[in-house]
Amino acid sequence: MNPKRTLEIGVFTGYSLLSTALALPDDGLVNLLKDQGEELFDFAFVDADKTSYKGYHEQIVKLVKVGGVIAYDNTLWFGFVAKEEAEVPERFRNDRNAILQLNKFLASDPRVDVAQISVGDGITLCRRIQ
Ligand SMILES: C[S@@+](CC[C@H](N)C(=O)[O-])C[C@H]1O[C@@H](n2cnc3c(N)ncnc32)[C@H](O)[C@@H]1O
Repeated sequence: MNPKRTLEIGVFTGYSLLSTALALPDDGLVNLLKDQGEELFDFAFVDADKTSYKGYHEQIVKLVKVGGVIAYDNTLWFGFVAKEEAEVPERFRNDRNAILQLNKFLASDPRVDVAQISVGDGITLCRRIQ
């Protein structure tokens, strides 16, 4: 996909940001979320507050160009998305429920093709198709 313009939400140590930056050409850019006007991104990585992912999706899907990719981290949420809510420790429930809703929503979002990558804590790749 030869990305040049990328976006990250949830920077923290910058580890994932650096991984993205190292994959870019010399004239590539990694942006933090701010007013970007009409500019569109090739790639966005989201690793922030899980309860906001669905809200981020609504905004980011408009900021990523058709053919661009949005990656959501932690979409298996320690495997708790595959368990009944009662089996999930209380402190993980809010985020587990938010991720579960996000995953269901993305699976039926006609604007994106979705691939769930079962590495680490799960990464969902969404390629914008419209
Ligand atoms: C799991 S860490 C991200 C780790 C990062 N990808 C890395 O490689 O170091 C989550 C980050 O999301 C940030 N965060 C939490 N809520 C946020 C919000 N509402 N908006 C933006 N960032 C948020 C936290 O401050 C934290 O830096």
